[in-house]
Amino acid sequence: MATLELNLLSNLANKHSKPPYLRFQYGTAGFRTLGANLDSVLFRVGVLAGLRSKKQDGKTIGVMVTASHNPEPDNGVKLVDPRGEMLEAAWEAHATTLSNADTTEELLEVIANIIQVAKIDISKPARVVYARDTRPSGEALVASLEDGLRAVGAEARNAGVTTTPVLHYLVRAINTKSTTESYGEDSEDGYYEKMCGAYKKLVANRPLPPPLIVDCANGVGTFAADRVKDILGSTLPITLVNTATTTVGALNNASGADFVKTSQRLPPSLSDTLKPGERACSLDGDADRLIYFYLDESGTFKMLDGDKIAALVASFIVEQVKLAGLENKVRVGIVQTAYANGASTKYLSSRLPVKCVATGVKHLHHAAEHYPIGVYFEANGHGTVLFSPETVRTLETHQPSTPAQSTALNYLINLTQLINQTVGDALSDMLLVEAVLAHKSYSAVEWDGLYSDLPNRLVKVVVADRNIFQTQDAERRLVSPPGLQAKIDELVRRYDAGRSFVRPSGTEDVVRVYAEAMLKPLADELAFRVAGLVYDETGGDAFTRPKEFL
Ligand SMILES: CC(=O)N[C@H]1[C@@H](OP(=O)(O)O)O[C@H](CO)[C@@H](O)[C@@H]1O
Ligand SMILES: [Mg+2]
Repeated sequence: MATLELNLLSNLANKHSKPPYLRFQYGTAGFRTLGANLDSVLFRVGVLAGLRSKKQDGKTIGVMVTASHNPEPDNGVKLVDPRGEMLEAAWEAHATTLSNADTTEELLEVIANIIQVAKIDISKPARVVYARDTRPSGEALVASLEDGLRAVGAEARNAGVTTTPVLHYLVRAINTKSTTESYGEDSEDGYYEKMCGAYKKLVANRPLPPPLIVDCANGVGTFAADRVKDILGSTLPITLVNTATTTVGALNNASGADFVKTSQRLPPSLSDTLKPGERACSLDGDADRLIYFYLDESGTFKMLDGDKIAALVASFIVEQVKLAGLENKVRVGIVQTAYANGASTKYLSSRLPVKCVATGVKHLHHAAEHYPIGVYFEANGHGTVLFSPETVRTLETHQPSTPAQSTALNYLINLTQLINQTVGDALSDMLLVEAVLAHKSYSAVEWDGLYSDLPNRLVKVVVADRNIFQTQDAERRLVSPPGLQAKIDELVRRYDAGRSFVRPSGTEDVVRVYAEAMLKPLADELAFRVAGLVYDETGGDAFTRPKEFL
């Protein structure tokens, strides 16, 4: 460890000792737990980010401090790799080991081991950019992170309080600065100007849309949405709601994309103001998820989730690819998870190749990279569109033979500028949806009419050990506990359009049960029957059995 200052490292590590009774795990969403328990984790993530950067020859690594849609007292942290993508899987294991070293001595050993195993040349420079959301615990956690960065001698850039997708963008922009692959100016303003500039070009000469209501979940998305609103001015009239970023307890409370998707209802703050037919959308606590919704003529709540966004966007892109004369060169594909509504899968797969992968953005992202244009969305509103480097080259060099081809080609090029290709961004996705609605002259009602969702229900089951649940076929079937899948199949057969699957959550200590069926009460019934099966099969005790389980 020649160029690491071991004294500095251990002195700083002593300031951030690990609570002995806690175990941590770097999961789908990085580390995530009560903010009050994360001091040692943040320090160590600082060290790890520095090592990761050294491993990448001094390329800038990102660190985002957020717990997204979780309750306000929670916090979390995740690392971002040089191209703006999620941390490489092998390093997730290093992160977990590092976070669980009980003493400073053990921590130094683990660090030495990572350096050896990952073959890190520690004489290389380390560069890290970091940001946090609006959580009250964020400031202190960033200070712990900064100590970790100092301990490993990393050159650090504080991107302040901003959204997760901005941080991902910054990482890619910094690492491609002054290269032929430049991703844009490496500043928050640079990002919004790029995105809004592309939006303006896409909707030029289109009629002004009616105002859009944006629920900011009382989180950091408020600042991002405000910026977009300012830049776009009259091009897109926006009304922001749930913007109380400094009110204690307000973050994600009865607001935001997760609330809307999970409870399948309006944020209560909108119940007196939203008029039938008006379209509104909700961001989550770190503004990387987006759900649209509206009230139909009878005042019934209707949700336009990630699946509906994928359907809308993919059909527009396919149309433009054809109009540009590129249908034989540029294929469009879709990536979903098992949580995609069955009706969306049916609608999309009759038109395009559709791949189902395991839950978690990194799985979707990687699968989408295999298509020339890959559209991926989780049903909960997290997603984006990826244009392969070859597709980008094709768009740049293609010679259109008619004015119509040229127009479509320009739309596609502007889409590559509008869409965040490092990770899904609620704001970028929102402008994408708005651009497509403007082109198609669709209201929310017409968009919703692409297909009708099958009624569905998601239920959590608390079990003694969720690790006994093992799945296959992109998490759609259980292989363990043995025999349980056959019982689920037997139940599902009794329901018209029935589908149900069970998987362990990667972010919470629960097992999730999803079910859909032709009618809502039947989807609920199927979900609660399967939940009951899971509970009983795993030795759940009769006294604490939730009463809704059948
Ligand atoms: C059903 C569901 O919405 N699951 C979410 C949730 O994962 P679980 O592994 O189901 O806890 O959190 C992930 C990270 O934010 C997100 O990618 C995923 O879609
Ligand atoms: Mg989020």
